[in-house]
Amino acid sequence: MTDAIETPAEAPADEGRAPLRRLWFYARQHLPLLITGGTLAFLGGLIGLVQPIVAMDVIESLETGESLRNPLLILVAAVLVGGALEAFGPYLMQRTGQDIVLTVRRRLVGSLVRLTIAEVDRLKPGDLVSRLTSDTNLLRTVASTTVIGGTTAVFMLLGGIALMAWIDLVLFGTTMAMIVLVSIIMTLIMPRIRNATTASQAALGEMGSILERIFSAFRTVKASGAEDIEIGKLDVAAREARDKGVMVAVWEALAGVMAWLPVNVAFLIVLGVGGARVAAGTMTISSLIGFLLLLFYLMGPISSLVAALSQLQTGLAAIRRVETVADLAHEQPSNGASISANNGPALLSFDNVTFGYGPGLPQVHHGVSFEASGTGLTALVGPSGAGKTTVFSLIERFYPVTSGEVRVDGTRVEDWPLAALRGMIGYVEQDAPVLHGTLRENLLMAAPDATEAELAEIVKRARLTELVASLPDGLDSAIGYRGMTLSGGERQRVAIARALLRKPRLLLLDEATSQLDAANEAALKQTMLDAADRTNVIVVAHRLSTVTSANQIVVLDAGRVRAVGSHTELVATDELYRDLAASQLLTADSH
Ligand SMILES: Nc1ncnc2c1ncn2[C@@H]1O[C@H](COP(=O)(O)OP(=O)(O)OP(=O)(O)O)[C@@H](O)[C@H]1O
Repeated sequence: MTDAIETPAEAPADEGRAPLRRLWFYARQHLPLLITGGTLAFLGGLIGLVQPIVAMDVIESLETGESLRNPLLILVAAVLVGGALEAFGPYLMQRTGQDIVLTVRRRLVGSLVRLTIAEVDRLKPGDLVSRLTSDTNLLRTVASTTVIGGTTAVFMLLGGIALMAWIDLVLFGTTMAMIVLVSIIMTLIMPRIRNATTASQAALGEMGSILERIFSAFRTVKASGAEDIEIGKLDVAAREARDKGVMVAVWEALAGVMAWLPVNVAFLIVLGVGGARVAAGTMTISSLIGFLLLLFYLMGPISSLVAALSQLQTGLAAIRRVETVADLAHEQPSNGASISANNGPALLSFDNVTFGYGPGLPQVHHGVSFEASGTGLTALVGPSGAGKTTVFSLIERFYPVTSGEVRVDGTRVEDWPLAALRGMIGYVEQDAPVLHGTLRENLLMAAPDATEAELAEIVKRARLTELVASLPDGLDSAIGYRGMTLSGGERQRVAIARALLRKPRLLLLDEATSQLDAANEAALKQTMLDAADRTNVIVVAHRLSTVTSANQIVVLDAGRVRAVGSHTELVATDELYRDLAASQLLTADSH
């Protein structure tokens, strides 16, 4: 079982302490509620003890003929208060558990959405989702069982032990030996519960990853007839989750019996040794009976403590999976600089930029330099894999450059506050992702404050008027998972409209490589040229009609800029461009 973030096997054995601190960090924030809930549950139990005592009183009153009024009133009050406490205590604990889960989830959501693109490139989204849903859910009962159950049990245990020592030191020594034995066994069993839980949760995460993989390419899976293969993979992960879940149950059961057994052995030894001491006159019979009763009494807190420790292991396993997300690389929202931007077209420059996607991966840019300023269209062209889309990723600061500088308005992108930098850029990706939801939600995503009038204007400019009119609820129509109810060309125009609504000072457009019909093609081109009249538009061009309309063309080849010029100039001077124009660009422009 592989885990994108870490495998349980990779976790060092002594890693348990940091998760414990983190678990405590979350529980601590809700301590007053936890203590109140625990106290109420405890008082509820105490009132339960009052009832038989008062009931005995009632029976005695029946015999003596005394008035039943007072004991009956006490009994009724005890029932009411006891019932209220019994209900309210556990309710409060459950609520606190939910509050803790909410705190953890909020932190995790903030963490997930701010991960760097480089981290998400290597992670499995399905597994991340399971960390947010399934792992956090494991923490619901942990806090109340472990914190309240565990601490109450420790106090009861210490009290019982102190009383034992007071009654008889020899028997106390025997009992303590057994308690030490239980402790040693527990230190061996507990990490196994934790590891089995981690493995079980990792398997659940794997199921999430497989499902996410299937749904993200659902048509391909079906068209390839790969349903059975994928079901098989899901089945393996489901079995793994089940098997490891059963292992958790096995170790927990073992922990239970291993706590029970030594205490019972202690009972027999105490009976034997104590009996002999009573016979020898070194111990009174009442002390022996008291000691044996205490031993029985201790069974309760010991099994509570074992349950609390088992639950703690589950919580530690969950918190480790949750917290690894917090430990991943996150985007820094702002570098603190305050930059006053104007509203005109942004000035973009690349100066000797080198870049690779990561250690061990080949360099993609080997010193890219070019400039684009003012309104107009700059087309980036080059063979597949030349590094054109990567240019956009560096402008958006999705990845840091290795050396050289990417500047917007003369300021390095690293020095811009991230929100301000991205706020002035409209980015249309090649596959023009559209999210599940309504058309309106999709358009307003990047500009939630846009007015109805602005929305209507953009719909017109992006040539979406006909589409909106044809949808049953217009802009409020749902457009399916990843916009699957739209055509490729419509998705492109929705993505462009979304980017334009942001009133970008720099529009980055990664042209689709797929063929579009003539009407869509013309609509897209017109929208792009409209935008270029108002702002600085950079387009990764795959169509000849786009490059021939461009004010300047930058030819990228194997991570270097090999030529810059107009279509006519480049056809005359650059061999690669001539080839591209004659083959790839021309082919894509065959309409
Ligand atoms: N996220 C990534 N992680 C690692 N390598 C990547 C990543 N994205 C792209 N690459 C690699 O970087 C190189 C340049 O990719 P890029 O997408 O910039 O090329 P491109 O010129 O836009 O190609 P195309 O015209 O086919 O879209 C390619 O070799 C690609 O495999």
